[in-house]
Amino acid sequence: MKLQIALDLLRTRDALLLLGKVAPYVDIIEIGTPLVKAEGLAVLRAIKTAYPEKELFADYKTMDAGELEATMAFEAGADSVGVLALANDATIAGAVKAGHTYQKRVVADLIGVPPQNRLSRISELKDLGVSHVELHAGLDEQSLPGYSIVDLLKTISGSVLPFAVAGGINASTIVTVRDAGAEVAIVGGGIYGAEDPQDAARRLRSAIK
Ligand SMILES: O=C(CO)[C@H](O)[C@H](O)COP(=O)(O)O
Repeated sequence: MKLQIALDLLRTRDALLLLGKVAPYVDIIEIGTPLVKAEGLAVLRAIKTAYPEKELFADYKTMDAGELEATMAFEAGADSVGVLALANDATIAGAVKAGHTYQKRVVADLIGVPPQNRLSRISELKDLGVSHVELHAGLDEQSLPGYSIVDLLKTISGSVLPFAVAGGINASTIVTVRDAGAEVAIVGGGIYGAEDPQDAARRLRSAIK
């Protein structure tokens, strides 16, 4: 299983400072939605220039104009881009088309897809040419009483596509995520919010070695 850091920060400078401490422990660098909204395409260019050997994921959460937004991210250096699974099929198909054009990856983010609909939506996404999905409880959902990553993981069992998982993963839950069959564990707050982000990243990496 790969480890992806979600840079849900607001400044490129802070993202680069954090990466200076944690990059050796992660496989994929995610430009988080707040960061890309705050800094635009320049942050993709800056981080790809600094870490050309790392896969760069742009968390665009695209809901419309799939081909255009995916193209923008790919041209700025992203290796993969996120489109919302809730978007219209035409939006998904547009992002997939850009993925084929640039030979890069499109990940459909299942955030907001009701649990009972997830597996059927994944099948539809596969038919649309999507190769990877993200099982995702967002920051607001995680803050609700009773949120459990174990319950989240139950809803992906039987997926016909490889999946990443995001939803408040930390060093004590990452093994459960791996054992559920995830291809990628995405960690944001569990690293950037830790007292010692480098130590947190090191622990996450060693837990899944
Ligand atoms: O996309 C996101 C929120 O919409 C986050 O990047 C994702 O949830 C990972 O962060 P965390 O580990 O803090 O949940």
